[in-house]
Amino acid sequence: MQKPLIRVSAGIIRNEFKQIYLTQRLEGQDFAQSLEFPGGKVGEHELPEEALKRELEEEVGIHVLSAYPYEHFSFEYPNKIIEFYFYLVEEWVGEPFGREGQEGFWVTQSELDAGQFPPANGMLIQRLRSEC
Ligand SMILES: Nc1nc2c([nH]c(=O)n2[C@H]2C[C@H](O)[C@@H](COP(=O)(O)OP(=O)(O)OP(=O)(O)O)O2)c(=O)[nH]1
Ligand SMILES: [Mg+2]
Repeated sequence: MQKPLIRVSAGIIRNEFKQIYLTQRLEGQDFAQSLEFPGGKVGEHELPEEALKRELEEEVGIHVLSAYPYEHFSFEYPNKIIEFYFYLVEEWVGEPFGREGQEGFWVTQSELDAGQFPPANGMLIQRLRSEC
């Protein structure tokens, strides 16, 4: 059987202190306990940027004012292929929090640790660390 292809949009929410807001995936989700950039699946009739804005409202309660495409790549997991759209978000309204009960915290960009994220995030974390 062919692996399903899903599209995922996620936000690199960065404040003026070069800290990035991360959340921890919940028990029962795939990659439970991993850190993640908040985001989720792009709906069938949705643009990636629309999905980003919707997901950040739903998951961390912020209203995104502007978002810039940062990385776009596909990653093959054993059971699915994910096409990722990562956006840099530096302008928003509200204070992010784990709106679905998940933990959330600010981490300094240079201290991001790829080992705490799902495997797909490796290259992205490397790039973020190198750009500090
Ligand atoms: N949001 C997010 N997902 C990631 C990252 N890295 C990574 O491998 N993923 C994977 C985990 C999931 O398999 C998929 C994201 O889907 P999701 O479970 O967040 O989807 P969703 O928010 O729409 O949730 P649901 O309604 O389907 O439960 O992408 C990341 O940095 N952020
Ligand atoms: Mg999600």
